[in-house]
Amino acid sequence: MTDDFEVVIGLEIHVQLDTETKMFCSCSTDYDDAEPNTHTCPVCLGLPGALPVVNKRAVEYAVRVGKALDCEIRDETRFHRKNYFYPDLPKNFQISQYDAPINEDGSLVVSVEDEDHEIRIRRAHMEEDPGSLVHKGGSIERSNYTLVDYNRSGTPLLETVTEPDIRSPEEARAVVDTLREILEYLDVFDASRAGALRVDANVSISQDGETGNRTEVKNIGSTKGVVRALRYEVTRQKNRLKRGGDVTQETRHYDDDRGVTVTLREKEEEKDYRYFEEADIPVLRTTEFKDDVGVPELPRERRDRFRDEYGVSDEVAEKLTSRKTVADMYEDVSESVDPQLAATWVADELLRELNYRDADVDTVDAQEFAALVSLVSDDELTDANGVEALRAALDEDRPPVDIVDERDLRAATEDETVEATREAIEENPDAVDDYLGGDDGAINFLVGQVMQKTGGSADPATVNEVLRDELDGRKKQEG
Ligand SMILES: Nc1ncnc2c1ncn2[C@@H]1O[C@H](COP(=O)(O)OP(=O)(O)OP(=O)(O)O)[C@@H](O)[C@H]1O
Ligand SMILES: [Mg+2]
Ligand SMILES: [Mg+2]
Repeated sequence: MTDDFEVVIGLEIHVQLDTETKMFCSCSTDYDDAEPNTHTCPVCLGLPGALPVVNKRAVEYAVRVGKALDCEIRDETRFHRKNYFYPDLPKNFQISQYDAPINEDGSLVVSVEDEDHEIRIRRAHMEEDPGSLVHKGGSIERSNYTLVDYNRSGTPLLETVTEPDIRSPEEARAVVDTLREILEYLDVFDASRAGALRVDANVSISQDGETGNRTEVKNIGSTKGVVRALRYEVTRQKNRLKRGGDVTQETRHYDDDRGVTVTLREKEEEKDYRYFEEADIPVLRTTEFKDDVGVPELPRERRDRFRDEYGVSDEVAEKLTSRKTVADMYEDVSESVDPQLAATWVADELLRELNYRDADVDTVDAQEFAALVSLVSDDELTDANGVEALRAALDEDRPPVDIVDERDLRAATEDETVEATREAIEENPDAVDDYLGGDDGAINFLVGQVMQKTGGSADPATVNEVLRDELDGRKKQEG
């Protein structure tokens, strides 16, 4: 036995498609603040005799994703019943896709530590979300009883399945993040919605080229969870193998609180699901509309364009484009100010302040923010006062330029600066003497005085210059 382990990971990433109605009925998907079991009908409750009707918008969204992932989009796609018994599934089967999924054979390029890796996409198929189980008294392991809410039941899901091409937990995170960015650009997914993205992470260790058994960690709700669960699972499996043991093929549960995975059940096999064709839904032909489904500029393309068009660095371009809303904001701002300055203000100042407040870029009006950056660009506002105005604007939810006016933050004019400088000289004869006597450091004290007089609105470098001019003039007069 050697220590020559290779980590093999494949992901199944389920996302809710952001449609107004459910996958097979017209119940609203806007149930987040609703009472349990109020967004239901005979179809999504799975009552006998109820007939599903496919949501056209969901299919269009699925095609959009398929195109963005370079998949082949089937001309004819079919739905199947995937049978299993669980209380979140009132019909005892989930309508899913089996041997004729809408999207197949695609790819996704992710970058990990500045290196591009291509991950093959096996398929991205449509299905319906089950209801949600509410484990009373905490987690699935500890609660005494469970309630079920069918509001979620029937929400459109797209399951993207990668080939086992992923080699580390960090790369798995990059895959999930990259896919999420793309989905946001495609406008098919609401990332802010709790539980809208769930990952099943499959992992095995091959040793000396021999494939090991895989475990599947189900239902991980966040990218952070994906990394933690996989790191735990990789270590657990390696330790077993090192001790000469075996990894059991099984389904595991990720406990987010404890950061561990625990056995849930033996991995079901395909035959356990007794897949059979959903006879209530006819074969779906995509030929008539699939060519009309357009794909907008995607994060990678936009990043490359930002680099070429605006001359920003790779790193900044990445920061600006990872979220569509941020990229849009940047382009709005750089219409009126220098793109480099706009990049600094969006990628550094704005994102930092938003991050600090746990706020979303959506809450910022691009025109109002651009007006602030314009003032800085025209030297009418110092950087520091610009940041002060931005902070107050975010805290008080007001236009930043209003704050600038209210607090009188505008940069001092040349005349104001000269006047404040003369005052400072009059009021501080000792410092003046020190400077004239050769103590150059005394100038810093005087600069500080002028800054105080102008309420921080003068530019320190200009003040320094004006002070030297004035004082050197006196030196000559005296001398
Ligand atoms: N040896 C392996 N190690 C790690 N991952 C693997 C390995 N073999 C396959 N996988 C991954 O397992 C996943 C299989 O997903 P798929 O949905 O096809 O089947 P399933 O997990 O059996 O079914 P279900 O949808 O019920 O979970 C893919 O992401 C694939 O890349
Ligand atoms: Mg699957
Ligand atoms: Mg699976």
